[in-house]
Amino acid sequence: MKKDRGLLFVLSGPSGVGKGTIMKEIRQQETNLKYSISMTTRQPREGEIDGVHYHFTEKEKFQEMIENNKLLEWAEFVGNYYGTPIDYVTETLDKGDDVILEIEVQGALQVKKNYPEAIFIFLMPPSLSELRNRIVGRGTEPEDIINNRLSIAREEIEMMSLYDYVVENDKVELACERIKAISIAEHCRRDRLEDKYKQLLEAE
Ligand SMILES: Nc1ncnc2c1ncn2[C@@H]1O[C@H](COP(=O)(O)OP(=O)(O)OP(=O)(O)O)[C@@H](O)[C@H]1O
Ligand SMILES: Nc1nc2c(ncn2[C@@H]2O[C@H](COP(=O)(O)O)[C@@H](O)[C@H]2O)c(=O)[nH]1
Repeated sequence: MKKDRGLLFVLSGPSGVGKGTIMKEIRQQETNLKYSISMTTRQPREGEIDGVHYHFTEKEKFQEMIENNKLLEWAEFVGNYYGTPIDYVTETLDKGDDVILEIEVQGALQVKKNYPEAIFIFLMPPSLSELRNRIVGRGTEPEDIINNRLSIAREEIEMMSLYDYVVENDKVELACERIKAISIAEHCRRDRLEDKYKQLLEAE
């Protein structure tokens, strides 16, 4: 039997909340969520691998992708460009697999406009002071960039009500379980088995 089209999940949240950490954990587990690897013009951080964490690219190539409509969404964030290659997403959904995007809020709003059936999840830290501790503790950005990211974080948090779900990242394992539970619940909703059971009852 032909598989239904996969579901598209969008995970956003302020810089430093733990999106990457959660996605790393989920990618190591057996789930039906395929991770869409973004393109970015940002320089790789120590330990980041091209084609695993991001497709690192030059600005010219990124512009070309925009002009050729090869990005599902894109945004400029603190001086760098980030975008979702469209081909991987559509091919994977067409095969019947689910896709998860880990993107910031401007990009999520573009997806909401162009693909409203996507499921939007906003990841929240337990507090703003904990958010600061996490982004400072990561030690990957200088102070001015951290402050810039934290001021954008406040604006992003104000957009939380546009999302279908708000998930707290208090503990990594718990946040992963919540996201996986959302995926299961959304499949139950999409599959709506009432019709199948109605037919079974009528046949008895
Ligand atoms: N539940 C948690 N408890 C404590 N620390 C956490 C938790 N989740 C993530 N962290 C830590 O917070 C820091 C930021 O996490 P991470 O890089 O995953 O955030 P992010 O949301 O992907 O950030 P960005 O959007 O800037 O890429 C990391 O040092 C990570 O180890
Ligand atoms: N709109 C998009 N945002 C993206 C994409 N890939 C990642 N991101 C988000 O950018 C910020 C900064 O990321 P960082 O790796 O430099 O810390 C963060 O919120 C990411 O989620 C994308 O394809 N489109």
